Amino acid sequence: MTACFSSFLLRPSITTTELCFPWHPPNPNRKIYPIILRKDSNFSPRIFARVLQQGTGVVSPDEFSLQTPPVETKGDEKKDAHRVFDEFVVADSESEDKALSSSTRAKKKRESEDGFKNRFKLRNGREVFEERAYLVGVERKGDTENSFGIEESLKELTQLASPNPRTYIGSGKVAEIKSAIYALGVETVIFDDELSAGQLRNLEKTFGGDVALAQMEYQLPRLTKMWAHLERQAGGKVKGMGEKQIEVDKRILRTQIGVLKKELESVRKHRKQYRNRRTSVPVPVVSLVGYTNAGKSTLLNQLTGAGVLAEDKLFATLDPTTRRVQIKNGKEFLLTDTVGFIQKLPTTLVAAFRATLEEISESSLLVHVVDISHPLAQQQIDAVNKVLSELDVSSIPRLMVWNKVDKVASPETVKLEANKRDDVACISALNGDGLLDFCNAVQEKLKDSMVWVEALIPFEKGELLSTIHQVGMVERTEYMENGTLVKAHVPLRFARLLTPMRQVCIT
Ligand SMILES: Nc1nc2c(ncn2[C@@H]2O[C@H](COP(=O)(O)OP(=O)(O)OP(=O)(O)O)[C@@H](O)[C@H]2O)c(=O)[nH]1
Ligand SMILES: [Mg+2]
Repeated sequence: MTACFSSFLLRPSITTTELCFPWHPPNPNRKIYPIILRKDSNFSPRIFARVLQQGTGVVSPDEFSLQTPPVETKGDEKKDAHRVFDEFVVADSESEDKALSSSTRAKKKRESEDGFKNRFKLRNGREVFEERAYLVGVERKGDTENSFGIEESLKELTQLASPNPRTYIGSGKVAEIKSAIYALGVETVIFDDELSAGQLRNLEKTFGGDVALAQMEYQLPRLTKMWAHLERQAGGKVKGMGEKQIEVDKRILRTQIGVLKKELESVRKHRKQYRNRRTSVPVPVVSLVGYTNAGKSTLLNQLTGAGVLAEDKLFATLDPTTRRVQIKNGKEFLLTDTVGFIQKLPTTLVAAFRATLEEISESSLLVHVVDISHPLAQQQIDAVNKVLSELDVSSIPRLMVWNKVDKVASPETVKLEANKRDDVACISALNGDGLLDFCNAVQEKLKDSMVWVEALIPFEKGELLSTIHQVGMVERTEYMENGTLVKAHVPLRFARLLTPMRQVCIT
């Protein structure tokens, strides 16, 4: 259940189609109009795009005289537009089209219909339709805090949206978006950030009755989806029908939002139950936190499946994201996975995201997993720290883990650097490198969160003594007349359990 939520929230390895409920398959008979793009050695970075009645024409300025005012994009900043148009097949011109024999045309039609069918793919046992998505980076004016940059943000968004090969990347201008929608047969436009009311109005104004805009709070973080009913031509005759469709979209959306909110609530309740059950077991809880894709889940799986450490099946069934980790020296702790952090989290999802992190405030140690091979590792660390500073967790000790050391150019240098620092362990969750050192570091750190107790344990409570050995750090034991006197560091929760015996000892 939780895994399902986190995968919905932040790691959709599925196409946007699966996530969007009111889905409209594009009309397979719709003619995709050609882009005419002159590619020659003098090709300038300026391109002109204009929306023709039948579609979009993109021309180099010296080749065509335009009858309608062109939409102009200029200079280096618009190289992305180039990329979009370059990627598209430079199609045949209309005259060539006319020259085609009717049998060739029929063949082409069959091929296009086959192409449509081919876009239905089987993923994880579900049939999904591959949509053509166009990703747009939104840059906030004067946003100096966000050091990720548009390029990186779009790269990340590409991973999030899907491994969909029909993804095109562009940046910003409404005119370009419109051109791309027509030229590439785009069905979905995904923005990497929330849009302001002004931006939404602007889009609506430009697209008019052609596009149903819906800013969906249930959608993926950072994704705002826009439906393009491209089967209807600009200013087409079927406007009334389109409006009806928009109403239907909105109704379905509202229902889906309701369903998802209920599901979220149920996830929270379940997690609370797990938590209550866990607190009855006096084992320290270690939470893995970190940026999405840092390797948290891989680390959890590796630790419980590597043979070095054993997974407790009981706990695996209790809570799919928490495992009991036992180290060779007999010590153990509970390791819990959390949802990955991400930049540009939409305001509507911040509360839901925080709710999933509620339980980390009850852990004895936070392990911050970092993908050290990532070029923006520092920015990701900062993003995670920023969210952590907003949660009530400042008093919980932390350990940083530099993961994916197998992926860096010079693993030895990185390991040396990690050694120089306190509180940093260097590992490869994938191949198991450094895991034992990591567990020892966890043990050391856990000691910081433990309290010192001296307790006299009656002989008939022998199981308590073995638990102290398991979860705490025992310094000394002495056999007394009426029990065992033990001096140890133990987790706070466990110290509370020992309170009556501590009093005996003190008095
Ligand atoms: N080369 C390499 N790849 C790794 C390592 N650890 C994880 N990966 C890969 O990184 C990707 C992300 O790993 P996950 O464990 O899913 O990352 P996560 O932090 O749980 O991500 P979220 O659940 O989105 O927050 C996967 O493809 C892993 O195989 C590592 O040590 N080395
Ligand atoms: Mg994960």
